[in-house]
Amino acid sequence: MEKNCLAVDIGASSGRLILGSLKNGKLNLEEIHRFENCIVEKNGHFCWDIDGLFNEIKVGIKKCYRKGIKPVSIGIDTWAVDFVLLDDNDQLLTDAVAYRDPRTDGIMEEVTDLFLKERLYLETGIQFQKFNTIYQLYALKKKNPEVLKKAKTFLMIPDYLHYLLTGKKANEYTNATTTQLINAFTRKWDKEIICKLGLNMDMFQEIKMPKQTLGTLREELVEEFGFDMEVILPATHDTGSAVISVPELEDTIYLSSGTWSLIGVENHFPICVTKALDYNFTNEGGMDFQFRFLKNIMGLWMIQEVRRNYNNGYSFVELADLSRQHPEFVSTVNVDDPRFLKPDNMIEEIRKYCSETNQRIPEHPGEIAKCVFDSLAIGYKKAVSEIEDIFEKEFSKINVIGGGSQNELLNRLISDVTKKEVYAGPVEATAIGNLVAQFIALGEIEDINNARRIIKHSFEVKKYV
Ligand SMILES: Nc1ncnc2c1ncn2[C@@H]1O[C@H](COP(=O)(O)OP(=O)(O)OP(=O)(O)O)[C@@H](O)[C@H]1O
Ligand SMILES: C[C@H](O)[C@H](O)[C@@H](O)C(=O)CO
Ligand SMILES: [Mg+2]
Repeated sequence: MEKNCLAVDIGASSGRLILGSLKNGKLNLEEIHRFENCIVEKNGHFCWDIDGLFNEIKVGIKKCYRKGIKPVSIGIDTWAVDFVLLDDNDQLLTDAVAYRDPRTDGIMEEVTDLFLKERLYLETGIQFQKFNTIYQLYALKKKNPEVLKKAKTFLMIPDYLHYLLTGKKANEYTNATTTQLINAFTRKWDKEIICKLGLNMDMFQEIKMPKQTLGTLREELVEEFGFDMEVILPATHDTGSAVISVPELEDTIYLSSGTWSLIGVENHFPICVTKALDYNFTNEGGMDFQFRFLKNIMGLWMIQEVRRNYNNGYSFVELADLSRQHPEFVSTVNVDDPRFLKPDNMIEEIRKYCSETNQRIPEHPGEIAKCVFDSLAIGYKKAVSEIEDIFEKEFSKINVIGGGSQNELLNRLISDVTKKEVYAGPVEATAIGNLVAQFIALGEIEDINNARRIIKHSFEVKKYV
């Protein structure tokens, strides 16, 4: 009887529960449930609707049961850096505040006054993003010290959702590295940094690795669902799971394309040299002790916000088609300008930028879309040259994975501006990588190399030259 595993992949714009099964050497996917995700305003902050997300997970699990399918295991991955704190009765002390919340404005500068930037980078290897967990916690310590005093448990978003399923507490390694509080060499919580920041070391949980079993479902959930499952930890940082799905890593730069664009390479050790710091690359932890040497680029968040500004009147396909009607429009923006992290109105922010830089101001939706896609492609090209500078070698291929790999126009643009072969797919790379960790843990797949061969054999990857 073939085993079914259930991947829960929740990104910043959408979540999905995807059933995976192995048959005739192929990995078969069945989308069981998909739902929107977005930031909500709560108690004066931008937050995630964490209760709503857990409810969507339960809806998806119940859909399996109604289809007569009882997956043997489940694993959850989400975006990085965000967390909740529990008190000594295991009750929520905080909302699930989102990384785009302005509470960390100015905090990174305060922390890097405490620590030399170089030292923080040498020990953690993590890029300096103003929303890293380290800065969120320091902001909390400054503004709500009483909350931190009561905190007994620190759980990142997937850790908390796993806790709701099992009652078990742990911090999964790949996502924990995005806090900038894990030592890149010991792969443990960096006690010196944590204590120097005046944070409570005891609230951080045991670090567990992808493929480890956390436990089984709480009794009341077995009752509610009608069956039990093993909770097997994937790389709970979504990008950590996504890069597992890159079918061919040789000579390849991956581009995990979703709300963010994460562009980088897989590496066997952290690269913390000054040039990597200056380019602001990161060394996030990967499965099997690999490192994800990459950088964040603002990503399709920009076109998501443009679409929202047009009251969702255009699909992503329509926006790409409209941009083709304006080949003469060439204004571009620096996509990594912090002004685009959470503007009130993305369209107006792009128009203001073009005006301030004495460029033609986009009017038509197609001009706005073309400005976004051209600007992203330029950002990718810059990151590719930085990677090649650091590795002192040329890479011939870029593999775009994730939802953004469906954007044919952008795939072709990437190939045109970088002069690389572009491979697009798999689309559900994150869910696939999540399932791979579960299948390896269950002994259904031998190892990650074998998994990549199965992935290559199972999913279409389009080539753009
Ligand atoms: N049919 C399509 N054609 C072109 N682009 C698409 C299509 N479907 C999705 N996209 C792009 O993919 C993006 C969403 O990608 P994806 O589903 O991987 O993101 P996510 O998982 O919700 O978020 P995160 O990046 O946080 O994981 C959308 O913003 C959109 O730009
Ligand atoms: C906030 C993080 O940079 C973000 O989650 C990124 O790491 C990511 O994985 C987006 O899917
Ligand atoms: Mg995603």
